[in-house]
Amino acid sequence: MHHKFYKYQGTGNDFVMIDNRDNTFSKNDTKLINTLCDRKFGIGADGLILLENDENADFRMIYFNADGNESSMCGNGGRCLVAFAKQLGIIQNKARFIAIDGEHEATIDENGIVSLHMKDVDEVTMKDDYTFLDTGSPHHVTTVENIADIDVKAAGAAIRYSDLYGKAGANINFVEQLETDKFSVRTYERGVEDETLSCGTGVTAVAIAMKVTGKTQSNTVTLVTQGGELKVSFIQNSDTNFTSVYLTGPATFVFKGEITW
Ligand SMILES: N[C@@H](CCC[C@H](N)C(=O)O)C(=O)O
Repeated sequence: MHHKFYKYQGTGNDFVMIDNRDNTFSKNDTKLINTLCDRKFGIGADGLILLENDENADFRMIYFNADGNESSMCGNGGRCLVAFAKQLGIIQNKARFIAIDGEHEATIDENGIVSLHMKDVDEVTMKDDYTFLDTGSPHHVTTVENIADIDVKAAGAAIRYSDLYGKAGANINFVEQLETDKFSVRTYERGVEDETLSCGTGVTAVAIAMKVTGKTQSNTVTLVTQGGELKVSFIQNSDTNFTSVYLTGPATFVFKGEITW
């Protein structure tokens, strides 16, 4: 089999994109997806995303982590998929698509900045040493000092595999406040089982967690990741109810090629 692929990155969170509107990609082949994402034996990426047809929307997003397994929502991947849909000529400057967590709307400007409407949040668990919430994917948020010195892979894995999250696990975010409405974030992603340079659902969770815990008073928060800056804005309706949640930042085409398997 042959297939064209496109490589995209959103603040350093990188993805193999495949136009699967003809349904010819072997999406149940976990080993194939894992190998395509492998940085030594394949193209190299944090995840692989299929763009498929949907009867009631511009397209459908199917997301796989680098381990080859289909997973929950990917915010940076969703932003990159909007840029990919524009490159394919499916959309112009706005999109409506279906992902595993439901319908999403997005806009893309002439500089490739994508603003993605994320799912509403109505449950936030606050503990003494962490906050947990689901922004399309499950996120553990913990504040730290000297974030640059954290061994994110080791510390993240210890929490991800702890009894707290059981077999399903969670993504683990470490946060340090930089200004009243600006935070530095480093994320351990399940399914990649390592630190990624940025995580869209992760920074969304961090922004909301920082608002809920009173670290910021702002409804627009800047998140500095290892791969660049993202903005999250929202409307807070009650202590733990957030709507109109938007994740905004760059989504960039890197290269394209062809795979044979
Ligand atoms: N990088 C993503 C999150 C991808 C999903 C995550 N690894 C999981 O399985 O929960 C993002 O940008 O949101």
